[in-house]
Amino acid sequence: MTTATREETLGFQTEVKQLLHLMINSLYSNREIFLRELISNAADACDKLRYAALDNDALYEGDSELRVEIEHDSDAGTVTVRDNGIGMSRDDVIANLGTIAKSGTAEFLQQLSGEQQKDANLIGQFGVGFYSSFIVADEVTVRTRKAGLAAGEGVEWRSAGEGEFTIGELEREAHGTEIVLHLKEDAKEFADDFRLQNLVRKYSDHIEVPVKMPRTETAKDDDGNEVEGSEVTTWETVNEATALWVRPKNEISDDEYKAFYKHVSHDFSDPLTWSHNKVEGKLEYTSLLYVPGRAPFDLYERDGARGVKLYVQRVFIMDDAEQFLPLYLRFIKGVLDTRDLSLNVSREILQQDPQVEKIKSALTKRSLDMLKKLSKDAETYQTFWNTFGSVLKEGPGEDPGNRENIAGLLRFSSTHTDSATQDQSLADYVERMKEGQQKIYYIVADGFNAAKSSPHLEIFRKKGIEVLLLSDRIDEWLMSHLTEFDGKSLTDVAKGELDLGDVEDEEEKKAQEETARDKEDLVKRVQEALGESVQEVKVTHRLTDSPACVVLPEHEMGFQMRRIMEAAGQPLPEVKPILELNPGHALVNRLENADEASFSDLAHILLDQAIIAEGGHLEDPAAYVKRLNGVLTA
Ligand SMILES: Nc1ncnc2c1ncn2[C@@H]1O[C@H](COP(=O)(O)OP(=O)(O)OP(=O)(O)O)[C@@H](O)[C@H]1O
Repeated sequence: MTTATREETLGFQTEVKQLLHLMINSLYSNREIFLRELISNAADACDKLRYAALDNDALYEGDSELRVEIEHDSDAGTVTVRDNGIGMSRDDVIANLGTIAKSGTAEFLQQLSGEQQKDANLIGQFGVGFYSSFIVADEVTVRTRKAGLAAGEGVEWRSAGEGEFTIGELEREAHGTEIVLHLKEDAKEFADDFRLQNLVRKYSDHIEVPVKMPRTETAKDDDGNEVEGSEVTTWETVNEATALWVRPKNEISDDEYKAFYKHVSHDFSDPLTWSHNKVEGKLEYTSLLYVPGRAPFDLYERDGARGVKLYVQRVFIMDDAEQFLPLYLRFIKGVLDTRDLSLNVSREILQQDPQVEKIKSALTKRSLDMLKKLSKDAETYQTFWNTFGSVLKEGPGEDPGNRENIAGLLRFSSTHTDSATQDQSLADYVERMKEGQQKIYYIVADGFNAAKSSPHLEIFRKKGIEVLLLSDRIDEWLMSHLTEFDGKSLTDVAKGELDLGDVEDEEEKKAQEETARDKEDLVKRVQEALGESVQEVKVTHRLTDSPACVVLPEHEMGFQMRRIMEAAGQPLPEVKPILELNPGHALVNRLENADEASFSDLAHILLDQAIIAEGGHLEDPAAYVKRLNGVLTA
């Protein structure tokens, strides 16, 4: 075998070193996945060559039968995975096998704790790819040459996975990549025909590229003895080698769907569900979409990988084609194979092609249908919701055309259960609405407990009217786009006039008006005492237990959104709250009878308390404490 020349030793990027160390420890019980990862990469490399050769079939260099080969040598304790795909140049090798280019990697690595099970899960989310070789090997050799480069531009890369790698030049006739794993003592079991074949079938049946293994036959003489020198080796295809999505649905088992998901997504765990569709007619495409069981580590990274694997007439075109699904469905993984695009389509062309918009809208509908179906299984849907719910909440804002469909998929906490688990649908709410109730009520606060204990809920609890309890960062934004469901408007109980519709009868309304007239003087005095701090003072009938609450005008940005914007450095014009007083409360009575000296202090205390109950921050907390202490010691 040719040996490498002009060798050079380089260090791994720090992140790679950390990942290798943690991965080797935590993935020990999953170690067979190394083969899946290497075959996956080899098959991708074949796909890439087929794509590149569309424009230039000289790249095949006379060898257009793309394949992956797996061999072992049990004496030497090695397993070799070889492909005749695109191969790598020296620069490619250094970039791909020495660094990790995913954004958010450093943050991700910080989350790893050294606890085996927990880390295995996290690393699974991250995807380990080529580096998983080091779970079973104490030395890995990669020989590769990029298709189209001269034979002298081959590269050999070697590493023991301990901080550095050696890279040298190699004369290599064949394009493509060969990876030789020198198995660790306790991983020698993998240098076995039967074991390897089983693993290939388990993980790589659905890959279109054939995965071949050698079979050697020796002629026998009349006495049954092997004839020396008569060995003939044939390469047998071990996997099914047809693209899974091309096969008829009823011939594909759940296990095959799951295995294919792992290939497409680089996830270790099973998907929650999938939807496989062949469409003919105006649009012609096959899609196989999956809902993962857990979130990828970069779900909230701006440039995190998302989108489907795109094929045009079975030819792989690109990974992560994000143009076919809206952002709020970025957790969906899968494959799209279409006849409606040309083979030389690029990311730029995708952005302008009108067919893409049509397919996107079809795939969006399919994804939403898939989620609707999933929602029939409450337990699995809850897993989905807990993992991706806050992403789906971006939907009504991003995709007004599907607003009602998305709204049907949303789940909330509510006073119906008073539990932090978001498991109540809007349809459930509507079904439980009281006679005469016309609106769907909700409250937004910084945290679940703040929402649940908000004074604004007092009247609702008293009358048995359900209120949705919202406390995710995105909730107020969501509600600003979701104004209606099933013909009923959604109303923030902490904004504008309280209108309980026909749940309140005429008598109650009259009594309220009377109280308001009775307290006109008090309201005026409080308004004067608080001056610029409030927009208005009113008598309220929202409250039963609390003395006061603050309310915002109906179209004003809510407190939660204001706090988020301000925290993000976005200055907002000041908005003054409306203070509402509970005329039946002892403190309000005390205020009414207070002398001039303590009236102002008490009024301020009521306002400040109402702000605190809302989860708000006081501008001058010390002044509040001083006033309160003054009243307590009086
Ligand atoms: N057999 C191969 N032929 C050509 N390029 C390869 C091969 N194996 C790996 N590579 C290159 O190395 C890169 C890194 O591989 P690695 O398996 O670490 O990550 P990945 O496959 O990109 O992503 P993931 O972490 O999701 O598996 C690949 O993206 C590819 O460019």
